[in-house]
Amino acid sequence: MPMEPLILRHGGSVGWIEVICGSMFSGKTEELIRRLRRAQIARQRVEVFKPRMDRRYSETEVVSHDENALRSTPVDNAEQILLLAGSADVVGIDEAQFFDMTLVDVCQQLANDGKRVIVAGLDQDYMGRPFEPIPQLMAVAEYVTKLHAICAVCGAPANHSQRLTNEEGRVVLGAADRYEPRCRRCFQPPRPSAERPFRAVAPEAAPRSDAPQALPAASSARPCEK
Ligand SMILES: Nc1ncnc2c1ncn2[C@@H]1O[C@H](COP(=O)(O)OP(=O)(O)O)[C@@H](O)[C@H]1O
Ligand SMILES: Cc1cn([C@H]2C[C@H](O)[C@@H](COP(=O)(O)O)O2)c(=O)[nH]c1=O
Ligand SMILES: [Zn+2]
Repeated sequence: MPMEPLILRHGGSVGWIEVICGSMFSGKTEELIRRLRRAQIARQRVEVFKPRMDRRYSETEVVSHDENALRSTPVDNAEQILLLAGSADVVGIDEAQFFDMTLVDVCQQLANDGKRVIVAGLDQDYMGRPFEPIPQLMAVAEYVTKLHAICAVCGAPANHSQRLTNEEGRVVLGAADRYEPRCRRCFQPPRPSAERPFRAVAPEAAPRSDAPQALPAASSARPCEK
């Protein structure tokens, strides 16, 4: 079971930031829901937010891949969280990678205001690049929990999200239809389009070479599309 900060009760004046990160299917949403439910049991006022664009499973709930769900408020941008957090003791934010860097200041303001802020999101994109604003939030957070899924190819702890389609934008919503978790050895970062074709690998057909996968050439890396 992942470590949870020992201080569970909101002290009235001192707030803090907790980040829950990892690859897709690593259990970020489950862990977020678990912490928020415990805060509700402790009769703390809990508000949960997610980006409105994430409509995969529900518009008004955060939902895990295992169909665990908690009511949430969809917002269009990070500033709205500040406006809507009101007198909450605990603020939960899911799919934080879909907010821009403003989220860092918003979380800082909420924590400075005495709130416990729990943020869940992807720390890397489908290319294996740090996925802002999670790395910046990790730097300013009091507590960081990094979770791992099970590699869909070999069963090792998975740190990466392998995109199984040829879509190239940084933001492409999806679940098992488009992504699977992979470990460092099985992850194949897609090459820039000029060097394609990229092979979307079905789990049973994935190569099992012992050689590390080649990284894309630095000179051909695309700028951040977000
Ligand atoms: N390869 C996998 N590794 C781990 N969990 C998986 C995998 N495939 C499906 N799951 C399911 O996904 C659940 C985690 O879902 P979720 O909390 O939504 O993850 P995340 O928010 O990190 O994407 C697990 O409890 C498990 O039931
Ligand atoms: C790697 C990666 C993922 N996404 C999308 C796919 C899903 O809609 C979410 C992640 O959801 P989860 O709760 O962590 O499973 O993000 C993306 O848009 N771009 C990416 O590079
Ligand atoms: Zn693997």
